[in-house]
Formats: sequence, C-alpha cells, structure tokens
Amino acid sequence: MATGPPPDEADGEGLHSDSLAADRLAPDPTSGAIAPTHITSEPAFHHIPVLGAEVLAGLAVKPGGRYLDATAGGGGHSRLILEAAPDTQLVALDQDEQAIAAIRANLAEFGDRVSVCHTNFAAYNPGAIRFDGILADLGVSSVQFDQGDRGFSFRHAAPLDMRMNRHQPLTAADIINTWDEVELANLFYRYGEERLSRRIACRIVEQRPFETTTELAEAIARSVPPAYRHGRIHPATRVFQSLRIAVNDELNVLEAFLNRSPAWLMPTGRLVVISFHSLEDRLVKHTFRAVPALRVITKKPVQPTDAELSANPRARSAKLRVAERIAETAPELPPKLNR
Ligand SMILES: C[S@@+](CC[C@H](N)C(=O)[O-])C[C@H]1O[C@@H](n2cnc3c(N)ncnc32)[C@H](O)[C@@H]1O
Repeated sequence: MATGPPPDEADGEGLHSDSLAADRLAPDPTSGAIAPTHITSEPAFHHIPVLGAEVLAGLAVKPGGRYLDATAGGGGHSRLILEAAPDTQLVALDQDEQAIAAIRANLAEFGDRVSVCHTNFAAYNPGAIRFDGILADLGVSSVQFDQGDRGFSFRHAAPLDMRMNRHQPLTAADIINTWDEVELANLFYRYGEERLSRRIACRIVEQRPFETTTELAEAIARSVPPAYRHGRIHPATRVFQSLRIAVNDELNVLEAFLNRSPAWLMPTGRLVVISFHSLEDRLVKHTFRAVPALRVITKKPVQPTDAELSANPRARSAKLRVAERIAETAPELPPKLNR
C-alpha cells in the first residue's frame, strides 16, 4: 500500500468495487445536490445472507459440529449453519449491541445450541473451546446501512457517526472536522483508493464543520470535475468507505482476527471469510498464505452467481475465501524395541 497520495488525477477510470457502491445517487447535474431520504421508522433487522450455499460448503458443516459466526449481524448465516446439520452448536459474535439483540431474538428457537457474545472479533477469547469452522462476513449489515441514524450511507440525512460499536468514542464527524488536510488526503487515498484525495480534502477543510452525511456528500460532489461526478459510482463513495474503515479500525482488527483465529480451530477446521472491497480481500488472501497453520482451499475467490446477484444486488462485491487448519502431525514415536 502506498504511504501518501500522488497528485490528483481527474479521470474516474479504474474504480474498484466496494460495498458502498449501492450509494450511487443521482446528484443534481449543476449543484451536485443529493435528495436525502429521511428514514422515519427503524427497518426490521433483516439481512439476506450472502453466498449461503458456498459458506456451508466452505465450512463443511457436519452433524454435532461447533461453529463460530464472528460477524453474526442479523443471524442469517448463523441460522443456515444451525439448520444445515443436526445438533450443530454455534457461538455468535457481533460488536453492535443492536445486532446482538436481533441475534438473540432471531435465533431463540435454537435454545442452548446458540451462545451470543457482544465483542469485537479481534478481542474474542474462546478459552479452551475449539471450532470445526469459523465464518467472518465482513463490513456492515443491510440493517446498519439502511438505519437512518447510523450514518453509514449518504442516502439518508444522518449524523456523521459510522460506529459499529456505539460505545467507542471516535466518530466520522471527529475525523472530518478535526484531522488536518494531509491526514484526510492520506486517509481517502489509502482506505478509499480515491484519486482526487488532495482536492477533496482541501475542499472539506475549507467548508467544515460538517454535521450530516448528506452535507458531506454534497460538498464532495461539488468539489470534483463533472466527468467524475457522473461516473459509475457516486463521487462520495470512496470517501465514505475510507471513513468507515478508519472509524471502525477495520483493517487492523481484520488482520488481528486472521492471525489469531486459526488457533481457535480444530485440526482440519475451516476458516471462511467474505470480504466486500479490495483492501480486505487482499489482506485475507495474503494472510491465508502467510499463516503456517493454514492451507488455502480456494485458490481464487468464490463470487456470487448471476442468479444470486439478481435476487440480492448488494452481494455484487462479495468475495469468499476458505482456508483449512493443517492437522497437527503426531510426533514420530521411536521404533518399538524388541524385547
Ligand atoms: C455483513 S454483516 C453480517 C451479516 C450476517 N452474516 C447475516 O447473515 O445476517 C456484518 C456484521 O458484522 C459486524 N462486525 C463487523 N466487524 C466486526 C468486528 N470487528 N467484530 C465483531 N463484529 C463485527 C457488524 O456489526 C455487522 O453486524
């Protein structure tokens, strides 16, 4: 990864896909203004699990197996695992308290087959428990994304928050309104791969403070050339991605999880990770190769079929990779002595 942004480039080619591409809005061609959608009621906690069949195949779910869903969200994948084979046991983690409440409610019918833990997956400690499979379906859930007050999407006028764990102090507003111009440009370039990082950072610093997602998105849209404004994705998409990654420290916690979690697996246990942007996928690919306890199962990432994409367009950037914990070879015994 480069350490700082190069001079800004004006074209919008070579955009990498990311989970915020759903935020492609139709800005006013002259002002770049975005018509905000005001959410008046909380959506039900419903998230369509991505790559469901591929997750079950990757985990090789077996009767009586024990699984860890490190990002349980709405419990969609957890439910698939619990229903895939009799007597499977599941530990469900999430760092978002609202998700934890939803998981408890949505999986109540499975009784003591499920235990739920409110934690960041990087801080989880399984004690002596070892799992037959671990799943991490990264990023935010549809519910978090669509919730009017969370600030993940510029489709809704909301405070610049973006915290998955609302007990942590740092918000997106803190970053946007207090970091200096160079720090912001570096952030947009590194975590958003934004080519116009310097120009956008300069305009933000001139116009801040910003309070809401839509104010910030409009300012970004106004600060870029018209060709860029009408590109494949909304011009604020990459900046929003970079802010979310920074607020939740997403790449550092993912790296810690990828290095720690192989030790939580039984020999031949499976680690399945679904990522939604190139920075995450790169980290998963390289760490799977680098961790000595893992054997890579998927040489290439598994992606959704056209049928899944037409049913769930939000799956479009998903990439699934699988690794297996190498079975410890028994220490060689000395040849039996003839007596
Ligand atoms: C894409 S959603 C998972 C959806 C889930 N697989 C389902 O089918 O309902 C990601 C979830 O992971 C949680 N999450 C993201 N990063 C996390 C982390 N570092 N530790 C714990 N939970 C995390 C988010 O709060 C969110 O609820």
